[in-house]
Amino acid sequence: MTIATPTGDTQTTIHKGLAGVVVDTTAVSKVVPETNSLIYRGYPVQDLAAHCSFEEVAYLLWHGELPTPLELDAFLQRERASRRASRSLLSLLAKLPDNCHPMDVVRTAISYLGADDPIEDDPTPSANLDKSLRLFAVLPTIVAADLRRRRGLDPIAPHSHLGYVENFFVMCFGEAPDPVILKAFEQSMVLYAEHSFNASTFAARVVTSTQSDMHSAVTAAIGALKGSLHGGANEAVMYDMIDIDRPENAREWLEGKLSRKEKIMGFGHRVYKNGDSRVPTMKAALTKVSEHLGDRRWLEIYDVLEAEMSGRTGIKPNLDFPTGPAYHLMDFDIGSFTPIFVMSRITGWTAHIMEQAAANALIRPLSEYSGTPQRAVGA
Ligand SMILES: CC(=O)SCCNC(=O)CCNC(=O)[C@H](O)C(C)(C)COP(=O)(O)OP(=O)(O)OC[C@H]1O[C@@H](n2cnc3c(N)ncnc32)[C@H](O)[C@@H]1OP(=O)(O)O
Ligand SMILES: O=C([O-])CC(=O)C(=O)O
Repeated sequence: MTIATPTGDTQTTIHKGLAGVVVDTTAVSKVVPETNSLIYRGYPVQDLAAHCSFEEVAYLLWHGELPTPLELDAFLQRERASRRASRSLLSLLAKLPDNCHPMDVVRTAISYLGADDPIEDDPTPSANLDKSLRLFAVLPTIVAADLRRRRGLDPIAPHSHLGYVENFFVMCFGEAPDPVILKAFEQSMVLYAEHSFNASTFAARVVTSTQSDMHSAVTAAIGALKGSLHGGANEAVMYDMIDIDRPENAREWLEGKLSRKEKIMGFGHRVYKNGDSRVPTMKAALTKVSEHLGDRRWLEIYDVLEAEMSGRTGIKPNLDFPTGPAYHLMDFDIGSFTPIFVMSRITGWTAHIMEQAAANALIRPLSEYSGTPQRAVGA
């Protein structure tokens, strides 16, 4: 934006990080920081987390309406039939370095699936819907296979008679946990599914705006989500909690971090300045899991950090703060936390990719040049 100064000069206002800039409309979700609310296609996320399966929420994000029983049945059949990872994909993943980050594995897998997809270059809405469903269905198989590989175990093939969440646990650990754990995990998947123009979704929309393909857009989104200022924070939270070790150490740990002007992972948000709408639901889920397992250590560290951060800075936790310890208690490896976020956000990303493709304009902002003034070569 160019504005005139009182002397008549023009001055460009830079919106660093696009903070506060509205770049397009979306019908997928609405974040209202003032009322601390988040709706997906009109439904409050807390209601969806309480009453709906993750599969129903995926359907809602893509189709704009919750499924009828018949629609859900057909949807589940298609999802369950698309869970298998091909032998060639699994053998490619097995060749990746053991010490690479699990997000690198997921990113590589999606890129490979694009190369292997016969309708990759078909941009029609029905082709994009098919691709979305197949990515949604196969991602848990990829994440579980990588988790097991790092534990020296062979992959477990998906079970087509199990629901999405239960099947994921079985593919990771060989058995399903107690319903308390399943419900908490499912709620985290619903809460993570969609959040308007966050950085990874925006990355996906930028790629889509060039008329590139869905797998390229999702690959870019995974790269954006990996960073610790975005989805990578759920892993950073758990490393910090392990570093803190005991609730009685938390205050001093926090003081040290703040005095060194370091960021506290899992706190703060670009849009919510007075708390993240999703945190109360996920904190309740974390509490249930902690009580069910009889392990309140991480919850107690959580409470000290939350109270001290609020008192010292006024900054509140974001969704990554409760999910980190919840996933740790569920026995997932820390490196799998952000890939699990991918399993959920694939629904929101693909809904946005389809929305962008349906009413496209190339995303290409402007910049203000701050380099050396023009000069001649050899002058
Ligand atoms: C699912 C998600 O992606 S949620 C986000 C997950 N990311 C994290 O948890 C990482 C930690 N948090 C952060 O880095 C930030 O809060 C962000 C990147 C999420 C949002 O940042 P922005 O809106 O750009 O705010 P910004 O970073 O400018 O912070 C504003 C002020 O609050 C401070 N602040 C913000 N978050 C934190 C934090 N987590 N710890 C300490 N201070 C913080 C900043 O230092 C800054 O202070 P200053 O004005 O004195 O310089
Ligand atoms: O909205 C954001 O900037 C980050 C976030 O919470 C999310 O993507 O879930």
